[in-house]
Amino acid sequence: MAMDDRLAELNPKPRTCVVFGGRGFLGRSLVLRLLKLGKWIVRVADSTQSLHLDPSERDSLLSQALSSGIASLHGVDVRDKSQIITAIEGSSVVFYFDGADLRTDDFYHCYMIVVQGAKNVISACRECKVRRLIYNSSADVVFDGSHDINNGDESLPYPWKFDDMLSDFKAQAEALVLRSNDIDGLLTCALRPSNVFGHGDSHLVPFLVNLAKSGWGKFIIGSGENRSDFTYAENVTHAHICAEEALDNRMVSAAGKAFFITNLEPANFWEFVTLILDGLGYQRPLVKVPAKMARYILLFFKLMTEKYGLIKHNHSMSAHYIQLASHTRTFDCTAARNQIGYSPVVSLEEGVTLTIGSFSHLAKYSSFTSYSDFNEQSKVEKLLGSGEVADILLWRDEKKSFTYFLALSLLFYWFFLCGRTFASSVSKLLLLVSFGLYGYGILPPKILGLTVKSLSLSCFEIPKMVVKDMIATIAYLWNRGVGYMRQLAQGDDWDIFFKGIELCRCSC
Ligand SMILES: NC(=O)c1ccc[n+]([C@@H]2O[C@H](COP(=O)([O-])OP(=O)(O)OC[C@H]3O[C@@H](n4cnc5c(N)ncnc54)[C@H](O)[C@@H]3O)[C@@H](O)[C@H]2O)c1
Repeated sequence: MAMDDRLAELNPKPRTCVVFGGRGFLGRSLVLRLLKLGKWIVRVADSTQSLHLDPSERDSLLSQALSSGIASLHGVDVRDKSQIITAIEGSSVVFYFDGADLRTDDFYHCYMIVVQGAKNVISACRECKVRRLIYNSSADVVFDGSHDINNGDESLPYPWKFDDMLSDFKAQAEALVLRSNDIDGLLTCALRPSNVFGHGDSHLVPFLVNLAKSGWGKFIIGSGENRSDFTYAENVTHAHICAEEALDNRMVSAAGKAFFITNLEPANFWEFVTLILDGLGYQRPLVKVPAKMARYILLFFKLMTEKYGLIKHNHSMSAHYIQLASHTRTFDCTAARNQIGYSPVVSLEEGVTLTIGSFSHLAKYSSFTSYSDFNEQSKVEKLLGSGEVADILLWRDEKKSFTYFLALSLLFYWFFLCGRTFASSVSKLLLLVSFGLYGYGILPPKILGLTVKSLSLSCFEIPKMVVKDMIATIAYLWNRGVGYMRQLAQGDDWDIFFKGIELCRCSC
């Protein structure tokens, strides 16, 4: 045992810790927990613009601690090592919540904050002889975005390829923190919470509410059967304190390791979303959309945003949501239980109730409706009934819906996004169809044992009467149009003239 730790045991005066990201969602919760314990002098380190206290915090525990000197605020940018050193000098413990913004697609910004920030914090801790560093990682570091995780434990390797930039950076930062364990007297460990929610949540709950407000919240992505682990924020911060105590007690088994942290109550992902949305008075998700389809729709929006800037949306966050929402991701917390003594202090049900209560300002109605039947029919389903069109629009027949959607997207791309004139698009499409038919026509009756169905010539025949009717209709419409134009040009009919002006105004 180190000398200063032995002295600390003899003289249990408060020890000093630093909470990086201490003004963020999880950081705030940890700061309050540490202050409640009464054993800590807490330095709250965060980017300068996040340091001010909210009006609601005027008489809070933090504000009292600040006035009595038990807590202090430090403006720190983790990209600048000298600022970190100033904040951590003389402290024994560092809790590190990094501040990557899920709402940005900026690769360099994220890298600098997550990976470079972790490097700077580690290096500063070693220089300042900090004893323990606990990093808030994420369960996302073992998720590749395409494979389910069923009761996964810490033996899961990092995926060789990530679908999500932020998870990739978090995995790199976590690995750096774990690798720096036991160098220059620094003990480290990382906690991997899964789907955190709670009071002050700046990610999951606001995202779900925005989704519901935009109308996209009606959709269940995938089968709707996938299960997930959720973690109430206070359980995450409780786990940080457990981890610090474990490292302090020289539980060598905890040092240099990562631990999954959950509420230990895996739940159906969509039932959880329903509980939150229902609790806040929004429509629960009911219409199922295949996950692939959702990804294509998102890709389409991305294309539109990049090309025309028409639709404003956060691509990374939505893509990440689709992955989380369509896969099973449950984790085994036995290691956290056995090695750092973690067990949840707030149950899932209680956490959901507290969260809904704390987000009353985002609720649709002042009085909340309660969660009832998950499988209730939506208004759209009742309206569209059970015909073929309804089957396609509501994704009841996935193959058919997918084919129609693909065909419509291709046509949209062909006519509007390719940059050609309309006439050129039509002629090229006709040319393509002719080539296609010609190619089909010269195929042999059997290819690799598969019979090729031949199209009979009658498929291309149009009855004489239909052609006659079509030509007559076109001629009639043409003549009527010309008649109107003539009247307009001669100023004979003022009614038509004003209607024409109104039409031009609307189309402008
Ligand atoms: N919230 C979740 O659902 C969740 C789940 C698992 C893991 N995590 C991880 O936990 C960490 C913290 O999450 P959170 O929800 O509290 O995030 P948050 O965005 O609420 O808080 C991050 C804090 O970091 C600060 N910050 C940003 N840039 C900084 C910089 N350059 N220097 C110093 N401080 C800076 C911000 O001001 C903010 O106060 C994140 O890394 C996140 O990946 C979060």
